[in-house]
Amino acid sequence: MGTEEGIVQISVASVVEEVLQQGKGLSDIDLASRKAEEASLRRYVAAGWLRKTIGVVAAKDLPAEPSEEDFRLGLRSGIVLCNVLNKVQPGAVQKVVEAPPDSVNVPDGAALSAYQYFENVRNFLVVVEEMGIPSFEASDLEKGGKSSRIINCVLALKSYSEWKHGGGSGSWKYSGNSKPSSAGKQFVRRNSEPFMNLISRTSSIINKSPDSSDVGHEAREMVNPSSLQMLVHDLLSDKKQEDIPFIVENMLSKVMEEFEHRLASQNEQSKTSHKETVVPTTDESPLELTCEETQVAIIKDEEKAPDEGTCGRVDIDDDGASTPVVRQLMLVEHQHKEVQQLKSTLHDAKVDLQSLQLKYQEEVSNLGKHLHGLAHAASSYQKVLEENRKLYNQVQDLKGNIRVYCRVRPFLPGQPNSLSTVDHLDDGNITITTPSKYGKEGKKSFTFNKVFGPSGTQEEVFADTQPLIRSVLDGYNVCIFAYGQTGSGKTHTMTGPSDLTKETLGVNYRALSDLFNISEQRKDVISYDISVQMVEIYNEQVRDLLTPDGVNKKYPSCT
Ligand SMILES: Nc1ncnc2c1ncn2[C@@H]1O[C@H](COP(=O)(O)OP(=O)(O)OP(=O)(O)O)[C@@H](O)[C@H]1O
Repeated sequence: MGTEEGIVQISVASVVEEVLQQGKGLSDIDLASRKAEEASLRRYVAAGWLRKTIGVVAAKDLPAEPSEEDFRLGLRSGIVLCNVLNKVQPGAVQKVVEAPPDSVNVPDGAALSAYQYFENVRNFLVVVEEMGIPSFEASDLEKGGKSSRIINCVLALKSYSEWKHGGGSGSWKYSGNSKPSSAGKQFVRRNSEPFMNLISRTSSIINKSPDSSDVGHEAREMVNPSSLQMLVHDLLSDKKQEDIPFIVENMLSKVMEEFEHRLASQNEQSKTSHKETVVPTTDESPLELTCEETQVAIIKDEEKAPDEGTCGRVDIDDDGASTPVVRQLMLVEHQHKEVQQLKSTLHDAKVDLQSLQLKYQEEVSNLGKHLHGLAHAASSYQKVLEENRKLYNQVQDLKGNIRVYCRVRPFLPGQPNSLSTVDHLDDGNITITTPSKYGKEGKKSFTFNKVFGPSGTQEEVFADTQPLIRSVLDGYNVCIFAYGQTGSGKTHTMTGPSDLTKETLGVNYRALSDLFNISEQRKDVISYDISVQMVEIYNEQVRDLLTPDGVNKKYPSCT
């Protein structure tokens, strides 16, 4: 490569020559591994097609990706081959000697089978030869190292089968690898002809170029076509026929690699020189100069260094039309613009994102403040609630831990009103008259926390006991019991009459309903377990009124 700036000095011929020179030292190991890889692939394709054609059960002896030995052993009996052939060409092999079932023990089976299997292989080979399909020797199946011919035959049969499935139009011609030939040298000459012709054509083009053209002149200086031919000849002449495609493929890929590499580095150089030439005059980015400016810059570079080597270079046309360099620079310029646009879009997106982030942070911060306020309020509320409870229970204490209420039952239907002993009653006092006694002796007054007259309702009675009952939920023990003679109205007050309505519900129902309501209201804060027990104390005996067996269960007497 020359060092002249702004000029592409890549000569295809020179690259080919260099690669050919390197190719002389093409590693035998590379070649061998490539060959082995290729052979394996062909073998897998062949095995895959055989298995697909007769089914994996019938081809059980042949793995999907067999080794060379597996492949040979799988086909050795000729059963797979004959069955496949009969699929492709029905009736081609009249009688296929099948393997005995695994369970059958054939006496002297090995020798007998070998003979019978040979029949299969022979029949197969006769038919494929008749069909014009590349064949192999029966002995190839007996010894290792010959599988390529077998594979070739199978792939040719595959090709024939596909041709037949496709309608069989025209005449079938197998284009795969042909049978190996010992005439390696001849093959080399034949197969290398197109390549040599290509080189010859290249050299003739170079020779016919205008004498003043840099390309022709300098390419001639750099590469002698006959030396290129010699190189190719030297490289290929001692190679085996089957190696030629790998070598040529290898060389071509290396030529491509080398060419791309040189093009890239040349491009880099062009960019550098371009920057150095144009930048100082404006504030613009050096890559943003126009196509005309680019051409001028390159021409200037040429003038600066007229004596430097220009072998094989591609230069600007006389009429200023786009040459590869200019096209590349325009491409670079275009890409640069796109990159700038992308950068600008990215920048905008970043700005948007940042503003969104700020907004989001602000909202989160506000939300945090609100939450803090709410938490503070909740905590204050809890404190106030706690304070309220304390005060509430203190009030209950002040009102008295033990409260006694008096309720006067009304006359029952049919009872005469004139027989009432209640002389007077007010909020907390009741005066009783004893008809048999006179004067002061005949009247007695009693004081209670509250006295309910005959017209007092169930609701009024409960209203006074409710605050005490609520204290239960704050951890206080509360006991309510009714006391009085038979028929005075204890059951009526605590439970209600037999025909219960919402208005006649007694203290028990109302108390439980109230406890459940409060428990539900406080469920987010506290969980209450509520259970009910109902006992009766009668004649010094405690009885469980909720016993499930229906019989009043006596509690054991306390000692
Ligand atoms: N305040 C009231 N208003 C209307 N009827 C009532 C009132 N109190 C009691 N009664 C009625 O009086 C009758 C006797 O009441 P209750 O059965 O409640 O008495 P008790 O004290 O429970 O009797 P015992 O001790 O024998 O069980 C019932 O028919 C009941 O409905």
